[in-house]
Amino acid sequence: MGKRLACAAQVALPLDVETSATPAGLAGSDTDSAGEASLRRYDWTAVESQLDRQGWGLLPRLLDAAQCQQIAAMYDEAAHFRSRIQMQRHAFGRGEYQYFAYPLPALLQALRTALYARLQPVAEQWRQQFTSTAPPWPAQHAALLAQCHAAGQLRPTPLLLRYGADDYNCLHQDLYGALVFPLQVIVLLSQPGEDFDGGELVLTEQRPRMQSRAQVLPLQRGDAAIIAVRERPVQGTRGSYRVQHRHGVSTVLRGQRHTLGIVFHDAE
Ligand SMILES: O=C(O)CCC(=O)C(=O)O
Ligand SMILES: [Fe+2]
Repeated sequence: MGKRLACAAQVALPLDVETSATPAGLAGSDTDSAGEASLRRYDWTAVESQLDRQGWGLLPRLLDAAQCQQIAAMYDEAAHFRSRIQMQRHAFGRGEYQYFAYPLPALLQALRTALYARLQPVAEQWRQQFTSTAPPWPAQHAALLAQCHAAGQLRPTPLLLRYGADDYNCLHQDLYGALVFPLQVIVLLSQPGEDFDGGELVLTEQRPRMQSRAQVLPLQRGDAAIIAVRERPVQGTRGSYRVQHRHGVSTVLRGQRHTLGIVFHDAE
C-alpha cells in the first residue's frame, strides 16, 4: 500500500481490500485526443503562474454536470476499483475512498494522460529551480508510468472519495513511493450548497522557520484544483527555497460530497 503522509508523521500503511474484477475500460487514442481538446481552452500561462505563486491553480468546469454524475456513480460499482480505504481505521480522517483498478475508465485515463502533458513543463521548471540531481520528467505520462513500474510502483493511484455528514480528511501528502511527480489534480464532483455544506478543500503551505498558512480552494462542481503534492520552489534573495504543502478537507456539515483524485505516479 502506498504511503500517505498524515498530519504530522508517517502512519502505518492501510490494509487493502483487494477486488478481483477489472472494468472494461476503453482508452483509445480518440479518447486521449478528447482529453487534450478539453484542456486547450485554458490559459496555461496563467495556471502556471498560479501554481508558482500559491502552490495551486484552478481549471474551472473541467467536467460538466453529467460527467461528474457519471464518475460519482462509479463509486457503487465495485469492478472499477482495486481497494477501498476506510479513513477512520487508519486515522486519516473520517469517510472512505477507493483506488481505481487498471484499466482506468476511459475518461479518467484520457484526463490523466492529457493533464500530465500540460503539467510536465511546470514540474520540469520546479525540478530545475530546486537544482535537483533527479533526472528530467519525461514528456509523456506513459514514460513516467514505465519509470514507476521499474521502481516497483505498480499500482494505480487515481481515487474516488465519498464523504457524508461529519466526514473529513486530515492534512496529508500523497507520496506512495520514492518516485513522486510534484503535482496532482482534484476534481469536485458535487455542488457545494446543494449536495453538501462544509467540506472545503484546504491546502497548507509551510515556509522554512515560519508557521503554516492555510488556503481554502474555491471549488464548484466540475472544477479541478491542481495542487503541489509535497513542495514547491519559491524564489528568495539567495536562490530558491522549498515550501512544504499538505492538503485535506474540512468537516462535511451536511449531504454527500464526491471527489476524483488524480495522482500521476503509481504506488508501491
Ligand atoms: O476530497 C478532496 O477534496 C481531497 C481528496 C484528496 O485528498 C486527493 O485526491 O488526494
Ligand atoms: Fe490527497
